[in-house]
Amino acid sequence: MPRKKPFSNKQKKKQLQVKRERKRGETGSHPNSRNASVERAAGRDRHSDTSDSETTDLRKINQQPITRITKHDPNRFRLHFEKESKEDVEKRRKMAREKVLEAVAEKELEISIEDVYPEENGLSFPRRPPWHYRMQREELLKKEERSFREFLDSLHAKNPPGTLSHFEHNLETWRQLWRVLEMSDVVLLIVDIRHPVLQFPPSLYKYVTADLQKQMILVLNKVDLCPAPLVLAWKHYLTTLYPSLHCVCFTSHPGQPYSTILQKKRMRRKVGWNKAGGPIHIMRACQEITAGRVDLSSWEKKIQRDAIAVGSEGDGTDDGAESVVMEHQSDSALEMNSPTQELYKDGVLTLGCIGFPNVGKSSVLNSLVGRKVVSVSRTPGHTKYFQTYYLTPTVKLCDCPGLVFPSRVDKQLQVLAGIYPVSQLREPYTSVGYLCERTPFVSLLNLRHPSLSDQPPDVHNTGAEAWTAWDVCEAWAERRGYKTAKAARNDVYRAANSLLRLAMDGRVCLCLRPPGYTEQTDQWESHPDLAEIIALQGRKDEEESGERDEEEEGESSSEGEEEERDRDADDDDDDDDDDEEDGAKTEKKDTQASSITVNMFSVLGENECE
Ligand SMILES: Nc1nc2c(ncn2[C@@H]2O[C@H](COP(=O)(O)OP(=O)(O)OP(=O)(O)O)[C@@H](O)[C@H]2O)c(=O)[nH]1
Repeated sequence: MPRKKPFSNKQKKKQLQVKRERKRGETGSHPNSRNASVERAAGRDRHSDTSDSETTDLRKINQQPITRITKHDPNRFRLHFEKESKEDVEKRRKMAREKVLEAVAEKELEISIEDVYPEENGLSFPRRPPWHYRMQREELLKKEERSFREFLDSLHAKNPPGTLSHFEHNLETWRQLWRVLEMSDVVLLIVDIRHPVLQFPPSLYKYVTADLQKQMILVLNKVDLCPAPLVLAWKHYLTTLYPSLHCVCFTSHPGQPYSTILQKKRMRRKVGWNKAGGPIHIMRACQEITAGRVDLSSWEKKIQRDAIAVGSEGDGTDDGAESVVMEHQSDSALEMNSPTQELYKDGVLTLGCIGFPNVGKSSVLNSLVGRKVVSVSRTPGHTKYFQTYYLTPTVKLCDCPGLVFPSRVDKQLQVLAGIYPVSQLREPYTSVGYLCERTPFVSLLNLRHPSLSDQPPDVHNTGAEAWTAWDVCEAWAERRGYKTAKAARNDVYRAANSLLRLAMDGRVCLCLRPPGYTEQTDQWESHPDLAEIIALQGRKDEEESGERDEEEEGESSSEGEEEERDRDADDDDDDDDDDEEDGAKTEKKDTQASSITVNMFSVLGENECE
C-alpha cells in the first residue's frame, strides 16, 4: 500500500492565503496571514477568539464598533467568544492525554432544558433598549452598547467564571437578531434534532411569544440524522413544556441512511433543494397562525408544483423560481426602522429564520425556496448578516446569522454541536473524548490501539486496552495517514479535527435524548406517528441505496481525495457546501432506529485503506 503523501504546512498556508485573498477580493500578499497553527499559537496572547483566522484587525472582546463602521470592517460580523485561559486549555490537554475514557451509561445521554438553561442563573440574551425616532444614530448606538455591557455584567454576576459556555460577544450580531425579530410576523426557530435543548433558549421563547406577542414555529431540523422514535420524543418533550410552540420536523437532506460508511473519496453532486422534507408542514403551521389573514395560496401551489417536478424528473426545478426575488441583502442592523407593529403589513407574511450557528437555517431557507438562494457551509458563523427573500409575492423569508445564547452546557458538547468553529479550537481532544465516551468508537472507527503499533498488522485489539482521547486521535491519524510534514509523525491535531467534523456532519452520530427516554423507549418505538417521521426522513430501502452506491462509486475522482484533505486541513474559510456532499455508502445491515448504539455511523469501509 503506497504511503499517503503528507499535505505540508507550506501547501496549506499557501492554499489558505489564496482563499482569503480571493474572499476579500484583494491582491497582493498579507504579511500577517498565517497558517492555522501559527495563528492559534499567536492567538493565545489575544483577548478573544474569533471565527476567522486573519485576526490582524481583531477588535478586543466587548469592544464594539462605534466610530469606524464600514462595510469592510473584517471583524464586524464575526462570531466572538470569550477566550479561555491558557491554564484551562493546558489542563484539558493534559486530561486528554491521561484520562482513560469510560463509556457513559445510556441514561446520561438524557438532557433537560433546565440542565442547559437553569432558570436561577438569569440566562437571558441582550435586548435592544427602548428608542424613538427623535434619537440620533450615535446616541442610539451608545445606548445599545451601554445596555449590552450591563447585560454582560449582570450575567457574570449570576454565573461564576468558568460556568458559562461560549456565547456571542459581538453586539453587531445581536443587532441583527433584533432587526429580524422586529420585522418578522412569525419566528422560525431552527434547532438541530440531535440536541435541540442546546439551541432552544427559553428566554427567547418568552420574549417572542409574551413580550412581542408573536408566534413561534420550532423547526426540528436535520431529522435525517436522528432515529425516528427519538424525533417524536423530542417533539413531545418540547411541545409539552412550551404549549404555544408550533413544532414541525424538517430535513433538507432526506434519504440519508442512518448507517453509512464514509465514502472513500468525497463526491460532488448537486443538492436537490426542492427535495426537502417539511416545507408543507411549515406552510400548514403558517396557515394555522395567519388564519386566513394572508393569502398563502401561492405558497401552497408552489409546494405542489415542486412535488410534481420532483416526482416527474427526479431533480425537478421550480417553474416559479424566477418569482423569488432577493429583496434586500443588508448589513443595516442599525437602521432605525420602526419595529413592525402591524402584523402582515401589505398582506405579506414575514418569516424570520433564527437559530444557533450551523443548525441549518440557510438550508431551510433554500429548501423552502426550492433552490439555492443563500450559501450553506459547515463552518459555524457562515451567515454574517441577515438577508430577505420573497418566497412568493405574499411570503417573505429572512435569514439571520447564527447566534450563540448564553447557557451552561459543556463546552465539549458545544463543539460537537457545531457551535464553535473547529478550526479555531486550541484544544480539540477533550471534545473527541466526550464523543468517544458516548459512542462505540473503537468498532465504529475501526481503530487499532497505538500501543500495538510495533506489532505485526495481524495483531488486533484485545478489547482490554485503555484508551485516552489522545490515543483515539493518534489511532485515527494512523488509520487515515495523517502525518506531520517535517517529522512524518502522526498528526494528532488534524486527526482530532477530522473526528470532530465527522461528528458535526452526522457521520459519527451522537444524539442526546429527552429526560425519561431510556425508560420510555418502547413507547416511542411503537408510536403511531412513527411512520410519518420515517416518511419525512425519506429513508431509502436497501435496494435503492445499493443502486445509489454504485452510481456514486463510479463518480469518484482523485480530486475528491485532495478536497477531503483540504477540508481536513482547514475549515475556517467560508466554504460553501451547497453542491457538495459526502457520497455516503449505505451499510446493508439496517439498524433498529431507536437504539443509540445502532444510530452510530460506521465510518470506515473495510477497503478504505486499499
Ligand atoms: N444531514 C443534514 N445536514 C444538514 C441539514 N441542513 C443543513 N445541514 C448541514 O448543516 C451545515 C450547516 O448548514 P447551514 O444551512 O449553513 O446552517 P446555518 O444555520 O445557516 O449556519 P450559520 O451560517 O453558521 O448560521 C451544512 O453543512 C449543511 O449541509 C439537514 O437537514 N440534514
